[in-house]
Amino acid sequence: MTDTDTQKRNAATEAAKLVYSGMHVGLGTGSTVAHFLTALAARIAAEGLSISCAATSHATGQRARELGIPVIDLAQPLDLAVDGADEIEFGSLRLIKGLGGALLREKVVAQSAHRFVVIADQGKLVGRLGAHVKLPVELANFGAERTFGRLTALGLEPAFRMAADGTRFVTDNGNVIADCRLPAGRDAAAVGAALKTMAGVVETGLFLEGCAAAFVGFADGTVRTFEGDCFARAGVAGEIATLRALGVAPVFPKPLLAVMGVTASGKSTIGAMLAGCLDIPFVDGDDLHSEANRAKMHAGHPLDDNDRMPWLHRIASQIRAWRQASSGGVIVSSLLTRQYRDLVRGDCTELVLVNLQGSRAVLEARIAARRGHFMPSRLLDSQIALLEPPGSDEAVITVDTGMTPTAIVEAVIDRLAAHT
Ligand SMILES: O=C(CO)[C@H](O)[C@H](O)COP(=O)(O)O
Repeated sequence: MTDTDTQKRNAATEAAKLVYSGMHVGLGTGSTVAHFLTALAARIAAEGLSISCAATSHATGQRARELGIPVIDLAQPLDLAVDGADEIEFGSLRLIKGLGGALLREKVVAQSAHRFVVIADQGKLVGRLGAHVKLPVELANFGAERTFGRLTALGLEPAFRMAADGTRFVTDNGNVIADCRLPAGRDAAAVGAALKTMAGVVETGLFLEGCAAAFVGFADGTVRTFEGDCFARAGVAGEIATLRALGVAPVFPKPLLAVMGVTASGKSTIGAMLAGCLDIPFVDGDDLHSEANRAKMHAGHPLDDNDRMPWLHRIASQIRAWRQASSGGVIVSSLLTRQYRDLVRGDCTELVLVNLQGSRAVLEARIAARRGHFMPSRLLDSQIALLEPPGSDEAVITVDTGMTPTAIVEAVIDRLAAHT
């Protein structure tokens, strides 16, 4: 049996394996993250890992520098962010964070990361948020008593957090924290939305979307990985939440979409965002590749038809299953040739292609910025050579992949009406 601290260290050590040279990494706050920093520093020393990091608190920034981990300001998107959690809701990976007082910066960093993961001991797993801990809510100092009164009126029984010297705890942002009770039977999402309507509330410790995975250390010495939803895994949960709040409406009947294009055209990002906004299932075709195909691509060898046919068959089966269930769905696959598109489409004439078209310069720049992806950049040439753009007899929405993901998704949903 391992104690809580060992469980934290085991989880942190496992998560440190996610870091590759060249990555820009977000560093959370707390005792579990302290183990992550140690594991990361050990990898930097042993393997010469070259990374840059953004810290969620003064304490983490200082500790990281002491350990020789390069820390810079958060100015650009992060490849990965790793943080602790106070509660992890089993089955949803919704979180409560902020017992360490760093919730605002932690949320900004989490939403800046392509992949946000948490590390924790098994005691953090709960059946419902609020079961074990209070919900930290960061309040602007100005009018804090007034905002506190509004939290009380909501039935959240707030208490100002106090520092060891008996004064109010002050965050790195100069704000105060009210720890609130999240009553059983109250929907966490509704409470979170209500809190965000109060001007004095700076941020809440509810992290309701965006956790791609949780690495949890158990008393038997194992670390188990729990995967978050596919939108979080694609790194677009935050964008989907924003688009939904903007009122991008689901389309009926639910469409069958295949997002196609060469490598680095943004297929996975756009596919996941479309599925999230339209509230339909999402499958990244990459996930349907066999291990042998992945290894071949990783080694820089283009796939041939023998490799591709079983994979295209799986894609076609998935599309048919969605049609059978009338669920709609978004599949992501390069589908570069007419033959491949005909194979996966079969008699599914309602399948609409979303063709992401980009200039070579845009695609090359994206490939140069990519890390940890199994498709090396030299395959771009072979893919461009193979590409047969969709014909006028194919149901297709072609968009310029140089636009922002949000603009692309809005444009596709706008034009879907003509196809349904
Ligand atoms: O949210 C946090 C700080 O604001 C921490 O991630 C959370 O409190 C977990 O801490 P620990 O790893 O010490 O258990």
